[in-house]
Amino acid sequence: MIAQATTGASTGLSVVDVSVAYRRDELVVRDASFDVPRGEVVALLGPSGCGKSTLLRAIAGLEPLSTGSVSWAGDDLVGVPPHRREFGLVFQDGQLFTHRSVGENIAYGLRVKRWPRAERDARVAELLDLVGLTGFTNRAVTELSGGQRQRVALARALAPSPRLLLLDEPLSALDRELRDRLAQELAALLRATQTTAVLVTHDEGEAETIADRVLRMRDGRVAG
Ligand SMILES: Nc1ncnc2c1ncn2[C@@H]1O[C@H](COP(=O)(O)OP(=O)(O)OP(=O)(O)O)[C@@H](O)[C@H]1O
Repeated sequence: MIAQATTGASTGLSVVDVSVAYRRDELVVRDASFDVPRGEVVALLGPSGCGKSTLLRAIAGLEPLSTGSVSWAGDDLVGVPPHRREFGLVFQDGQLFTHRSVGENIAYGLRVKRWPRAERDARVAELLDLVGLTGFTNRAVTELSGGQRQRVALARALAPSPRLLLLDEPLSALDRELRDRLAQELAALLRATQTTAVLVTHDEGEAETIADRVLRMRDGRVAG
């Protein structure tokens, strides 16, 4: 299927006929096509093993495409390494640097971009306020609860203002009650920051709470 290319200022992510294989002739993602206009939050919802994470990783540039293309604002991202895509990533377990403080974790992407110290500190404080962890700058990551860790992971991903946020089951490791609460918070935060995002989840309620639009995935295929 050929997806219609969109044009204009709202054009964000465009995934066209993407297939991904870990082994030759074994496609885990098959001909996936969808667009995410700027400011929209889309959920990829499907059962375990259907290929959601693989598709997200391919969008991030972490897995090579067997066929198809991933583009932003009409620019094909083939050959653009993950760290140059200006995409933010949040995984299930946050993947924070445990030997660094909360503030250092959040400032990481800003340091890479050589932001001056004062601006970095201000941005870290702003992000901590945004995720409800005001005053946590100097706390050790190892002392945080699971929910707090995921908030820090989110703050770290959002700090450099990524043009696209990729969320892979960001709440799955948390207990039900916290999960429901954070889903509501995340939905509000993504709206407030007008973030364009793709959320991978197997939880229907979470997808409905967080996303503007839900795309279902089964056996490597994305349905409407
Ligand atoms: N690095 C890898 N090498 C080989 N096969 C892999 C690799 N990663 C995933 N797979 C396989 O690809 C298929 C899709 O996995 P993927 O993680 O994308 O699914 P998923 O829908 O995200 O599932 P889950 O929610 O359980 O993570 C599975 O059959 C899985 O075993």
